[in-house]
Parts: sequence; C-alpha cells; structure tokens
Amino acid sequence: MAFKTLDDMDFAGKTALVRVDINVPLKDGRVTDATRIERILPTIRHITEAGGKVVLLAHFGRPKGKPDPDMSLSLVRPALEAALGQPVAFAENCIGIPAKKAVSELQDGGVLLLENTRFHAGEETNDRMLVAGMAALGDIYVNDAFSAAHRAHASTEGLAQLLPSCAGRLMEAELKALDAALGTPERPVAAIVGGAKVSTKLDLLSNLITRVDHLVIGGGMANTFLVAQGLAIGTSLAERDMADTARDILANAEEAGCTIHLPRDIVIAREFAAGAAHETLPVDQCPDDAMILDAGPETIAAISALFADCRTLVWNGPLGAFEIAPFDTATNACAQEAARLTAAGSLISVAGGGDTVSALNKAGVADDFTYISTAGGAFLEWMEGKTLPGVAALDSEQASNKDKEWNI
Ligand SMILES: Nc1ncnc2c1ncn2[C@@H]1O[C@H](COP(=O)(O)OP(=O)(O)O)[C@@H](O)[C@H]1O
Ligand SMILES: O=C(OP(=O)(O)O)[C@H](O)COP(=O)(O)O
Repeated sequence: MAFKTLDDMDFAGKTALVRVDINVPLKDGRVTDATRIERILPTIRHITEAGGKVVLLAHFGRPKGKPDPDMSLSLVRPALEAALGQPVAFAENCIGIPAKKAVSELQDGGVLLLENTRFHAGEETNDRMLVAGMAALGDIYVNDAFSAAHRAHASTEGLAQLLPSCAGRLMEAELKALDAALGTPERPVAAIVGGAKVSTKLDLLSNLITRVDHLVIGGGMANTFLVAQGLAIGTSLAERDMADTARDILANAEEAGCTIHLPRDIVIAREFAAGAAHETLPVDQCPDDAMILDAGPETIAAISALFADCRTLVWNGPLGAFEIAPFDTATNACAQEAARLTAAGSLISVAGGGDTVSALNKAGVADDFTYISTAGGAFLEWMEGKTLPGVAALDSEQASNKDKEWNI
C-alpha cells in the first residue's frame, strides 16, 4: 500500500486537521504517562515550521457519544502545551461555531486542540455529516493516530475520504518499526494479552492464535477465561457474557498450533486501594467477596520460563492492576525479565498500548525493549494480518475515487 507523507504536502498558509491519539492515562486530573504526546511532536512541529496551522482532532476515553467533563480533552491540554513548549488553543466542540471561530483565530504556526470527537455519536458510526463538519475546518488531513487506526471512525477513516490526506511521522514510524520487528517474526512467538478492554480485544484472539505459538492471557482478560473454565472469580472485572467466545478460543487453540497460558495463582484483595490487605491463592480459590488484581509468583515463574524458550514477544495489556502496588508485581517482574533477555540478545520484544507503555515506563524498562509502540489493540490487529481502516483510507490509489464516493 502506498500513502503520502508530510514530505508530499505543502503546509504553508494551510490548515492541517491532524488526527492524533492522546488517549493518555490520567490520575487526579494529571497525565501520568506522556509517551503518546511526545511521539506526535515531530508531526506538529513539521507543520508549524512549514508555516501551517495545526488543528488537532482526538478522542479521549469512551464517552458513548455524549459530552462528559471527565473525558474532556481540556484535561490533556496542559501536558500537550508543556511537551510542545508553546500555547495550545482549545475549542469546546470539534465542529460548528466554536470550532470555526477557534480556527479563524489561529495564526500560521499555531496549534489548536478540538474537544473529544467521541462527544458526538457520529464519530464511532463514521457519520458523513460529522465528517463534513470536521472537513470544513481545514485544507489537509494528516493521520498520525496509528493506535486508533483499527477504528473506522469519522476522524480516523471518514476524513481521509474527503480531504487531501497523508500519514504523519508517527504513523510512518510505527508501520516501519512493526514491519521490521514482526513482519516475518522469529519463532517461537509468544503474545501476552492482558489489561481491561476485554470485549474489544477478546474477538481478535481468535485470529491471533493462528499467528503465534504461545498466548499468555493475563489481567482482566484472564478472568473471563477463568469464568469460561467454570472457576469462581468473586467480584473480579470480567465480561461473563463473553465466556462462550473464550471457550471457543480455548477449544480452537490447539488445532491452530497455539498453547494458551492462563494464571496458575492469583493475588486477591477486597478493594483496589493502596495498602489494601491482599493474599496469594491458587487460581481456583478466589473467595466470593474478593477480586483478582494480579498474578502470583507461580504464574510469573511460568511466564519467565516461556520467555526463555521464545525468540519473539509481543505484549499488550498489563498482567495486573499495575497502577497501585503491590498489584504491579507480575507486570514489573515479567517486564524486567523480557528486558533482560532482550539485552542478552535472545528475545525480540515489542510492547504497546497506552497503559502498557505507562506500566513499562513505571517498571523502568521501556528503553530496554526492542520496540515500544503507542498502539495496543491496533498493533494486535496489525499482527493478525488485518487491514486497519485508518491506514487503508490513506491509500493513494483510493484518492482518485474520493470525488465519486462523496457527494455532500
Ligand atoms: N485483574 C485486573 N482487574 C482489573 N483491572 C485490571 C486487571 N489487570 C489489569 N487491569 C487494568 O487494565 C488496564 C489497562 O488495560 P488496557 O486499556 O486494555 O491496556 P492498554 O491501554 O495498554 O491497551 C489498567 O488500568 C489496569 O489497571
Ligand atoms: O488507547 C487506545 O487503545 P489501546 O488501549 O489498545 O492502547 C486507543 O486510544 C484506542 O482506544 P479505543 O480502544 O477506545 O478505541
């Protein structure tokens, strides 16, 4: 697939609508990991230095099509200004009069952040009127949100159908680095999929088992598989209505040549809070009033032994609720072991995802992995061999058909 890059565009005096992913972890109103912000700076700077205006489009969290002050991008603006070293204007809507006014006030070289695109239901349905409303704000569309490219949304896919489009620097870098490390992965390949986005990532495991030799299921994702096996998980995070899908994955894995690894022991607590009393138990002994918040030492040892037998590791999703110690123990221990084997030259390690990168930074090992992607779900879908709609829409060959397809 061929797409244009920033080098193919003339930004002088133009307004660029730049789709970024600044869906960053936040605690007490502050950004706790700015990796996704830092990685979009080259694109923003290229456009401003070329005399263009930058209008940033992004989602934040999953607000379900309605405004929600807890998911306002105004919360991310201070961290963006600090990283960029220049003021960033803000408009309280990504379309309509507030957005138009803010764009009209923007100077060449200026940067404007528009409010969360997901405050409109039409973002996730790729609604053409929403796309048209956003397209009216700029001259060129730049997609620098590889980590949201698995979503065929108005701001990730629709806009590329309507405006002259190109990939940003981060989009280019992600595709190049993932292809170099994982295009033809050295085997055996192990994948770790953990974290909390169970329903949106569970389906993709059906395909992933055909691509990897070992699949370690951890974090909140593992709980749904424990339910599928008939185990009690107390008050743990899980999506019980997806137990059938989990059962299918377990049943199909062997035929697909993939060994599935589930937790052997668990760390449980009655509340998710600093200093909460916690206990390590065998996986089949979770009390009814407790929740599983991490994997135990036996599981850590099994995962470490697996790393030693593999040549490639891909990892998305923490193994526990890493934000609060000691529930970061399994994530930290496995991250440190992967980093050690990478330094020793026996493992190619690629990890990604907003929270996963934050967890690896917290463990102090992000620089020791072969490659750290800003993407989680998108990189797993890329790994499955799927075409990502946000990337496909940038395809130069499609560009000639834009006028035929759109008639607004
Ligand atoms: N056992 C668990 N119970 C509840 N939450 C968990 C558990 N394990 C991991 N998590 C949570 O998963 C979240 C990260 O998941 P996710 O968003 O899927 O990762 P990423 O952003 O890296 O793709 C973290 O907030 C972490 O606390
Ligand atoms: O954080 C993201 O993905 P990730 O959790 O897979 O890293 C992206 O911003 C996509 O968000 P979404 O999964 O709500 O579409």
